This record gives sequence, C-alpha cells and structure tokens, in this order.
Amino acid sequence: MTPLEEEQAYVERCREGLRRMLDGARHNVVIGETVAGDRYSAERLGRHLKSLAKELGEDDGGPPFFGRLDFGPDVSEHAGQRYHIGRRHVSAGSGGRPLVIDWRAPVSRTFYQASARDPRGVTVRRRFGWAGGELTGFEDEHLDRGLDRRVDRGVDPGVGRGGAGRILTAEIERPRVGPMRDIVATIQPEQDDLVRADLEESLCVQGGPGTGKTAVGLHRAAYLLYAHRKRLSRGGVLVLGPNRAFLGYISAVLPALGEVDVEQTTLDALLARVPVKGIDGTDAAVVKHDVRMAEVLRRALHRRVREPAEPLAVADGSSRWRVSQDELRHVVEETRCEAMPYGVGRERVIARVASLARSRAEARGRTIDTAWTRRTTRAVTAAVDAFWPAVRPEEVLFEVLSDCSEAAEGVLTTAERAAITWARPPRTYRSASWTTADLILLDELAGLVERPRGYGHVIVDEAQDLSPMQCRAVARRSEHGSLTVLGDLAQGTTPWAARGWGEQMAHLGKPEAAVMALTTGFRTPAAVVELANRLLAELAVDVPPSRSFRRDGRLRVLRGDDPAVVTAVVEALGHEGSIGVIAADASAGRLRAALTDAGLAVADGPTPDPSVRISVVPATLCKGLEYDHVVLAEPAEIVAAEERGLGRLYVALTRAVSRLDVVHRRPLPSALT
Ligand SMILES: Nc1ncnc2c1ncn2[C@@H]1O[C@H](COP(=O)(O)OP(=O)(O)OP(=O)(O)O)[C@@H](O)[C@H]1O
Repeated sequence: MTPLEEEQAYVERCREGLRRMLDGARHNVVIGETVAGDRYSAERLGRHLKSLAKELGEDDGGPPFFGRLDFGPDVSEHAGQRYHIGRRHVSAGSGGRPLVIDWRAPVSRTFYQASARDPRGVTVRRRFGWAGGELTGFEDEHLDRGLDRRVDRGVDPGVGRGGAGRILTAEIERPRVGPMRDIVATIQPEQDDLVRADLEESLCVQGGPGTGKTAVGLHRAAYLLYAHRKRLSRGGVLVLGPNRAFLGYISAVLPALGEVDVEQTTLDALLARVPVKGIDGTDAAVVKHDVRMAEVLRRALHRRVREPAEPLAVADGSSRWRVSQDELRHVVEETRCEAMPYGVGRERVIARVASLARSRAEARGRTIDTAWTRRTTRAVTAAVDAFWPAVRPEEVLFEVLSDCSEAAEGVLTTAERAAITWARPPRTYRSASWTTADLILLDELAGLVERPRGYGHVIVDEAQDLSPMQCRAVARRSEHGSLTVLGDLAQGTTPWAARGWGEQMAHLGKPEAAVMALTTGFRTPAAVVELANRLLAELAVDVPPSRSFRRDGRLRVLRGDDPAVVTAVVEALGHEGSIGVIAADASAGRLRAALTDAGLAVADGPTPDPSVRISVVPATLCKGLEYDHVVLAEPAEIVAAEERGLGRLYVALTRAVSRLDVVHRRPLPSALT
C-alpha cells in the first residue's frame, strides 16, 4: 500500500467508527426517552442525544480528519505516537485510543502551534486534501528537519504563501459560495492563542478586515464549551452580532463544530422587551446612547424613593402592630446605603418592616404562623408602596422622555434635554412608540431594578460600533463571566463608534482586559487591501494597516452606472463563487431591479446563498459579510450617505474574497485616487 492508500484505509476505519457511534447515539436516544429521571433532565438528555445523533448522521461522508501529528521519541507523554486530528473525536469502539482526536483536545494544540523553529516534539505534521468527501492527497511538513523539507502526495507539489503549504493556501484562497465555514483545519498560531485563552480571561481583539476575528470568536465559543462544559452549562455562552444578515451568515459554524446550544443574536433582539414602533432622529439617538443617560435614569428611578410620611400600623384582629415613622426612615436609609438594585431594595425594606411588626407581635405573645406572615407582608407591602413603590422601567422612561428637567439637571444640556423630550408625549407609557435606543434605556432601568440573567461567557462581534449604553447592557450580562470582544476601530460606522479600546472595555465592565492584535487578512486580496488602506489616514483611528495573506485576486475600477454594474455581474457569473453587489442603501432597490430586468436571479437578502449566487447588499448591511466577487457601486454615494460614510466605504471595500469591481460615475473619494 502507498502512504496515500494507507490513509484512505484509515478513513474507512474512521467512517466505521462514526457509524458505530451513530448507532450507539440512536440507541441512547431511545433509552434516554424511557429512563426519564425527571422531565427537565429527560428533555435535556433527549435534546443532547438527538443533536448528537443528528450531527453524527450529518457527518457521515464528511472528512473525518484534517491533520495528523507524528511525535518523535523525545516527548515523554506522546513519544512515538501518531494522532489524527479532526472536527470531532472518533472512538475506536474497543475502549482503545481514539481513531481521531478532537481539534480542541490539549494535544491538538500542537497541530496549530508547532513550527520548524519550535517543533514541540513533532517530527511530521500532515495536512490532508479532500475533494467531495474523498481523501485525495496530503502534504507533510518535516518539522524536525526544517520547513523546506515538504513532501506532497497526490496534490500539486509546491509551496504557497509565505512558506505555507499548498493545502493550507488553497483552503484560505478557496472561492466562497455560501455561509461562513469553520476554519479548524487551518487556524493560525496567533488565532489559536486567542481561541484557547483561559475562560477567566476577558480579551479584546483588534483586527483589520478579514483577519479572522469572527472565526476566532466562534471557535473560541466551541473551545470553551469543550474545555469548560460543566461550568458553562449553567450560564451558557452568548454570541452577539451586528444584524440578522450577519447572524444568518455565521449561524452554521458552531453547529458544524458540534455546538448547538450557543445563543446567537443581536443586541437589539436580546433587549427587545417591547415592540419598536418609533424612530429617533440622530440628535435624540446620540443623547440616548450617551453614558450620561445612565445617571439620568438612575436619578429618575431613585427619585421615587421618598421619606416615609407617616407611621405604619398593621391591624391584627383587635391589636395593631406599630412601626414608627422614624423606624421606617431608618430602614429606608439603611437599605439605600446598601446600594442594591431598586427592586431588591424594595423587597428588603418590606422584609425589614415586616420583621419589626413581627417582633412587636411576638413580644406580646402572638403566635406567628404562615397565614399571619402572609397577611402582614401584604399590609406592609401596601404601605411601602407609598415611599418605595414597585415600578416598571417603562413608567420611569415615560416620565424621563416626557420631562427630564429634574433628572437631567446638571447632566444634560438644555439642547440635549430637548432632543430626547417627546414633542407630543403619549397619554400613558402603554401607548408610547418606543424606539431602538429606548430599548437600551429600558434595559438600563430594568438592570437598575433587578440584575438581569448573566452568561458564563459573552462574545461580542463588531464591538467598535457599540455605544457606551449598549456596552453597559453587555456588561450587565457578563458581570460574573468573561468577555471576548472583537472589532476594528477603522470599521466603526455608528455616530458613537469607539475611537479607542480602553474606554470601550471600561464601558464593557472589563477595563483590565488585554487588547490583542490580528494583522494578517485572510479574506481580501493584497491589491484590494492596499486600496482600502488608503482610507485609513482619513478615518482618525489608530490602527495598523492590514497585510494580506493573499497574492491572488483582482481589482478593477470601472466607469459607468447601472448598466456597467449589470455587465460586471454578468461577467462575474463566469467565475465560481458568490457575488455581492454593494451599493448605498438608497440605490440598492434600483440596482436589484436593473439586475432582475436583465434576467438575473437575485437572492432575497444580503446573506450569501449557495442556490442564488447574486445578492444585492445595502451598504449598511454588509458588515461582517463576504462574497467571492464584489461589485461596489458608486463609492461617493456611500460616503455621502452618512456621517461616518468613509468608514462604511472601508467596510464595503473589504468584503471581496477574489475579485472587486469598483463601478463609478461620480468622482471617486479623494483618498482612493
Ligand atoms: N486561519 C484561517 N484559515 C482559513 N480561513 C480563514 C482563517 N482565518 C480567517 N479565515 C477566513 O477569512 C475570512 C474572514 O474571516 P472573518 O470574517 O472571521 O474576519 P473578520 O476579522 O471578522 O473580518 P471583518 O472585520 O472584515 O468582518 C473568512 O472567510 C474566514 O473563514
């Protein structure tokens, strides 16, 4: 047998192993359904087993491994061992050593980190090439002999980018056809460091376009769940992305890595406690996103706590148990000093006052039973309503937006107060038309009333765009957990986008987090990166220019309007891969009509769709997405459309994987010429 045939035979053993695991998992689903301890655990177990069975079923036919490590004789733990590394563990069935080791297992780390300079005991690292589930070749790096000793079997011999092998280069440069895929086979050492950082460690990753921030975040989620499954099972892991198109684009990555229980959502969706019916003007939105609003809301809420105006007398048959006004005052003051959430404070006041009444009753020999306690607590609660009332966040915000003169005194300017005040206040909070920014204010208030549910780990993508108030909403949910914050200051497009990470991390509640950099781009070809980098000087943020791993690709700057866009798209159809037509929001509908009039099928939304190759993408939705071929229409219009239009153009320019056509009639923004 040739070495390639030996590996192909090993693939068959792995597939057999997977089939055995699948049979076992299906069997367990049946058993799991009958061995219900209680309903909750039966449901959880059933869900877990079913998803495992589904996953294993779906895995059937996919590559069971992507790499192999051969250790030399000098590593005590692994001396002379050979391990195949894959997306999932494949057991040998007989209780022996697994056929395939999970990419997240400790030994797999060596696969990503070993190098000729630091072989870590590895003699050979093998990468496999696959075509449609068939193992077609492999490539060896003899780390003990230096990188130049590369041997290829069944693939074109040769060395790719920067000393990287062909298989690695081909994987990174492959045309993109649909949603995002995992990168487990080709995680780079600096990415691996971030993926496997400690759970306790909060990280901030600043990386230029296409440096793999999103990929790192998702793989980190999968890694943390593997390494700390028990600890994270209670709090869970939350992934926050910028919009629904982005979530659609990334949604398959974690399930492909076997993780189906991660909550992936947008911050707006997470905070949606009321329907959004109103829209803010920019002036109002800017004030509402400002961190000073936290103080305004705090004051507005706590203004509701008043000095008790009268003593309390709890009627109990023929007796009355009294709590004096002074005692009530003392309880309120004492509770206030403990600086706890408003709602918890109220509960504590009720409990303390009830306990005073109880001690009076006990002193008079009254027998206290549950019914007595319930009755007394009800009476005390009614009295406490007068000086520490129950409150809904909506009621407080209703008051603030109707008239914030007192709560905002000395905090907001007159113009700022006017900007957020309703021109015509609704009659009650129930008829208010809340805006997206109001959701954040309601969440701040809800957080002041009661602590929200926290997560074990939160991953925030495109974090440069979060306002201070949005950051606080994230911080509330990760107070007792850790954060992975991913972003690029140069891609900031919101009016409140961060200009530096220090302040942003402070708003996120983790001022001590290390800021790490990713600088090699894996998406955009060098010529396109070079064009986009020209904008950096005008973006007023301090980030290093990106470098591209890729030397392939094509950039064209074409003159013309809609017909030129259609021609560029038709030409792009001659290549493999997805096609994104990115235009200013106002022009997206017109361009879509021009393409369909030309007889071309266009996908419904911006998310790359393998069945309909062309997507028309409003510029404000292209963040985080990528297309094999991008036709970028009229850059000047994108720049003019919003305050941070240049940032938006920078994002739009960096969405192309293989080819970018810039089509323009109006003069190009000066930075590009
Ligand atoms: N190590 C890698 N191997 C293969 N592909 C990679 C690697 N790292 C990143 N990529 C690919 O590069 C592309 C860009 O990655 P990703 O979207 O994670 O970058 P990003 O930094 O979040 O980009 P942006 O900020 O522009 O949205 C994706 O297609 C991703 O799969």
